[in-house]
Amino acid sequence: MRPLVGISCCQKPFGIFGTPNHAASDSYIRVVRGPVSGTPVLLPAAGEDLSAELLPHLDGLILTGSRSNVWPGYYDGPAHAEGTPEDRFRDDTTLPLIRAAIDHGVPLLAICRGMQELNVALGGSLDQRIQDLPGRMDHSTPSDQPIPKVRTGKAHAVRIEREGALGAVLTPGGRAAGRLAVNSLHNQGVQRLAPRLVAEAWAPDGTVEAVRVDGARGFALGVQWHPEYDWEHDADSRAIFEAFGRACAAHRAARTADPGLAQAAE
Ligand SMILES: N[C@@H](CCC(=O)NCCCC(=O)O)C(=O)O
Repeated sequence: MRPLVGISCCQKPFGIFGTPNHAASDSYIRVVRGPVSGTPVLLPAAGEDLSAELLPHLDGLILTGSRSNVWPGYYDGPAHAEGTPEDRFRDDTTLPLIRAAIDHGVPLLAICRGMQELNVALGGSLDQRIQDLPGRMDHSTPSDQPIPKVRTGKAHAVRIEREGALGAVLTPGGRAAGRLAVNSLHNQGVQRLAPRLVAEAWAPDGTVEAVRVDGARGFALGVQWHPEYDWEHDADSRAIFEAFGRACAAHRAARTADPGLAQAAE
């Protein structure tokens, strides 16, 4: 049996009546079926803490990217500018889920918004428009490029801490180089790093681009870029998901060998 990998959904209005739906990009389904070698399980943006009900049955957790942004009230930040998309239902579900997954050693891979959620869940804060800050780059989705190029194209390099948890899962070439070329589709970023997080990659303007959870029992990484868009062509993107998949498989083996482990997560 493949490991069950939870994928966070966003709550989005669909259809002519704009009724709420729960959605995640097909990119996450495909990467879980591919290099992660798992079974994807969509986790609804239910607006409540479902961790006790979900975690005993999950072997990994992917916090997905999204155009929406973490509610500033969760990090005592200023209200968003008018029109900035938010998704409180998602925040109210993912923030406690992240903390519980870390506490119970469920492997966790946080991507873009997901890394921002990880930082806020553990007590950090966010800058809301990096491009408006002095000396900082514009990390947002370029409007002058076709979407496929934006997602699989490379926007800038990131410097990697070779001896860190991310460096350990990259290809030998990626680790030796100590740098990766990545895509970039975000306005927000780490302002105050959460106490338990350790930065492991940086953009040329100092923006934190990857973090690990210090002292985590299992795989617990966040990346600000989107490796799920180019893993079929990019060996280092694929290596991240393969390492996450190995961690999920190990968690499943332990969970199924010791049912008590599952109960402990309740
Ligand atoms: N909204 C946040 C997080 C950005 C993010 O997750 N981008 C993914 C966009 C998904 C897509 O358009 O394909 C921010 O702006 O920092």
